[in-house]
Amino acid sequence: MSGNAHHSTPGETHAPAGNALECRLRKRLGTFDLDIALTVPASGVTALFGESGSGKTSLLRLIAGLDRPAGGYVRLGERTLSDTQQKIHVPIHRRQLGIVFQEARLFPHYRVRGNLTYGMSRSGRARFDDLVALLGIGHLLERLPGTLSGGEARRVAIGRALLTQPRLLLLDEPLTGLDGERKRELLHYLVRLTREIDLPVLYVSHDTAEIATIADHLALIEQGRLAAHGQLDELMMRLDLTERLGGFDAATRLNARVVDHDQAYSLTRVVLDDDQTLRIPALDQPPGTPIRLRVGVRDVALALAMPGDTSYRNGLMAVIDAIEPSTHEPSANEVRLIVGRQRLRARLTRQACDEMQLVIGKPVVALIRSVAFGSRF
Ligand SMILES: Nc1ncnc2c1ncn2[C@@H]1O[C@H](COP(=O)(O)OP(=O)(O)OP(=O)(O)O)[C@@H](O)[C@H]1O
Repeated sequence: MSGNAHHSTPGETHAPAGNALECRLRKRLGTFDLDIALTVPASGVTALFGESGSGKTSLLRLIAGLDRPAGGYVRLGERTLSDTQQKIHVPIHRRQLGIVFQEARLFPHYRVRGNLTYGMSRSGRARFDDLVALLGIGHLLERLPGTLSGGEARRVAIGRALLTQPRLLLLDEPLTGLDGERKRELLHYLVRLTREIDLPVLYVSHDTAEIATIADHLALIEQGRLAAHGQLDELMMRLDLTERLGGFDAATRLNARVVDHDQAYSLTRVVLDDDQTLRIPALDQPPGTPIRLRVGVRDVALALAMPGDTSYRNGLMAVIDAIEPSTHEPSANEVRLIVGRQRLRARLTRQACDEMQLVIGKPVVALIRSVAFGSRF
């Protein structure tokens, strides 16, 4: 999974599928040494994840063309944007990228409408109304940027970037600096948006919960290198990545579909691909809507049979797939479970594992409290 390097000889014709981005980039910044080969698939959200100072912004700047690499190339679909051997360096404004930095950088003297239409492509004009609705900024069109909240300004900046009809959207920590409620709100818009637009998105973040909500793929960066790369669901299952992907708050994801709503108790029933159902706090999506549920490893308990009287609303039939001592908590084991065609993780005390005689292949019931489903989009 790691590395994923595509070494090419100069002059080799190379055409990644659709608008997939392929890059291999080297750059020295002071004492920091960046050397990364990365593929961003042509669809879905790829999270660029790593701790502060790991090189995420530096990599983004090289892809955007804001900085020049010491060596390497950047290709978007069939187009070469940078290639040090061929001496190609397409300037940022000709790369067909939509870029949104942490600060929104709107034109202060233009109203929101003017900010959105600046640089708007012909095809962008046809999408204007839809995009404004999707981002929930219709009521802001006549306002000046100085009067917008941080979250509103970012939604406008994202709209502006998308109206230029880019081939790749780069978002650099779009939620940074927003308070809890604004963060949730913008994340909600971003999830909706990234499901609607047919465009690869490279999403820089150092927040695992945010990534679990929005990303399909993950590139894990450590000290200027690519430490792991692949489908996020797969990487979240890897016990060896627990420390890097959440540690104490590590989680896994379940894909489900809305079945119906119980108005009286404010609960929504969802179904997994193997027809098992879960009850979660009420959602406003209609029946049939696909959703992803983030389940914390500490929010899953195991039983050998479904207990009779329990406050747990959810019991999933599961089979144990792996058990390993937790590198995070000396008293705990990390347990991986198979649930239908999906997988789920639990963190249990070693003592409980021994007393229940948990071994690979043993059928168990995974108990999840309904209120544990905090993030569900
Ligand atoms: N122009 C520069 N000169 C010297 N060092 C630099 C320069 N730009 C970046 N660095 C160093 O390179 C490393 C990577 O920085 P970068 O901003 O890419 O990290 P990051 O992963 O985006 O971090 P954060 O999450 O804090 O934004 C850091 O150690 C930083 O100090």
